[in-house]
Amino acid sequence: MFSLSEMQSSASTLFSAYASFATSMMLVRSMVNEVLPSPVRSYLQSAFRYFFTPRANQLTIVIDECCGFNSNQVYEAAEIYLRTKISPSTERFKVNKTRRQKNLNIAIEKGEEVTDTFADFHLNWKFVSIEPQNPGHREKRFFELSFNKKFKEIVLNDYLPFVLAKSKEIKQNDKVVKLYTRDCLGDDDDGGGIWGSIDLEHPSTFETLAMDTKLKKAIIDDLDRFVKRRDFYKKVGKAWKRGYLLYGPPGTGKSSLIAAMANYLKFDIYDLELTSLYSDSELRRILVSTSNRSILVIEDIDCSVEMQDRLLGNEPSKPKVSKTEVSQTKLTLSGLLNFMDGLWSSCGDEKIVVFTTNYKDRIDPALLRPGRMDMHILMSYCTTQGFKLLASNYLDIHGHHRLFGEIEGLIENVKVTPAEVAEELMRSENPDVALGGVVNLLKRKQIEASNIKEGKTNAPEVQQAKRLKTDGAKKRAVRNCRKKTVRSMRY
Ligand SMILES: Nc1ncnc2c1ncn2[C@@H]1O[C@H](COP(=O)(O)OP(=O)(O)OP(=O)(O)O)[C@@H](O)[C@H]1O
Ligand SMILES: [Mg+2]
Repeated sequence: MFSLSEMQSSASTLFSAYASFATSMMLVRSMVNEVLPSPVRSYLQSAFRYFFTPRANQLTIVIDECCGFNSNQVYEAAEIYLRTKISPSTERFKVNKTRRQKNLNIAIEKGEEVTDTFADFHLNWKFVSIEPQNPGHREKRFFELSFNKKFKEIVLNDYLPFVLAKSKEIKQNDKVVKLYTRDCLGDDDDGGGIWGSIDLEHPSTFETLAMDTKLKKAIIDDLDRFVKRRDFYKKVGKAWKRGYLLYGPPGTGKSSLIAAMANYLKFDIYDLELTSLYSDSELRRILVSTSNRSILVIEDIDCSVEMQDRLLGNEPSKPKVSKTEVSQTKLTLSGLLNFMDGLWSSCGDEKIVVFTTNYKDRIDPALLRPGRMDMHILMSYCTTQGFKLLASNYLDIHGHHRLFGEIEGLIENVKVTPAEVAEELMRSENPDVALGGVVNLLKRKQIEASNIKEGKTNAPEVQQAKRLKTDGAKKRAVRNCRKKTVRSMRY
């Protein structure tokens, strides 16, 4: 044990030793300053600092919110990824949700830290936000990612790319599919002005679609292949887009298939009414304004692509217009074809185009040329398989029902659409009543078919069939009427 006086004397000895050390260091520094030229001096200083500064084994990466005027992708990815890392030890976090969002958004709060593990080592994320020094400036926000130095390469080459990929996946899962149309201007503004949008609330999925199982699988495989093949399209020098032609009678599920595709891929739908366009340049402007990872839909193409003939004055009451005039000022078939596989087709990535028609034979052969529509899909009448799927969806019948045998016997010989079957199945929650309705429908259809065969033109069923045949013309009339109403509302 030291006495108080001994401690005081040691302290004073230490102090005088430090003072003489500091004085001699000052002397040395002033000598060095006088003798050594400045570049040599600064080199020596930095070497001194390098060797004598104690090095921590932690490394910190700073991930700023912006790089110049652009947003920083890594920052955005981290923000999304870290939502999934909030643990019971986190003391504060933020929650928000806009009216249009389905799920709650969670984000870490200023100053909070989150730990993560990757390949058996720990990483620490910290969210930092610095209040602006001057009014009018934005707060500076960034993430600090700290980890042991020896993992630097793994973090840069594997961990951060993993965070980017994971955030893309999370974003994709949370995405609300939108339906863009030019008829209505939606109440949000992300459509770029030309398009109005609403959330696509069509519940159709591949599970609920009654169609040939093999065809369904072929479509799903085709979509999967398409989205995976960015590099392939680049390699073969093709625009990264895919075209589908859906054809078949009304009520067989063409529009439902489009919704199922959009819900499956989480691609937005752009519903384009060709007959509302006046020129090729308008078409180009509209097509350029569609976003990547989207489905452009042109329904009832047989009712739309008569435009060239129409404009050329083939209709009796219309004045004749020269071909050159048409191509300069009007929407033409060649304008559409140009979009399909001309230079305009390479605008944007991962775009799907879907045409639908009730009458494939009425479509201009130029549109069906190989390479324009990659897949021609026939949506046809309801089969036994399709009926069973509808029965399980609408009535929760997953096994057998006493009326199934009768329905199966009838359905394979009758042309009934899934929409008609669905309508009957909706009539009652009682399976006996609903399925009884389906039996009656099929019997009526059977009589109708035999009346048509026997040429009984006055039979009500034949009149009904005739009415259905004029469906295309009706659709066109309805569409034109709708357009006129929309236009008169706009101007
Ligand atoms: N294949 C199907 N599977 C399940 N439901 C279907 C199917 N086809 C039709 N439906 C039902 O019928 C309704 C109408 O179908 P949808 O609009 O998809 O037919 P469509 O082929 O596009 O007809 P249109 O040629 O008149 O445009 C759908 O909302 C759905 O309830
Ligand atoms: Mg349809």
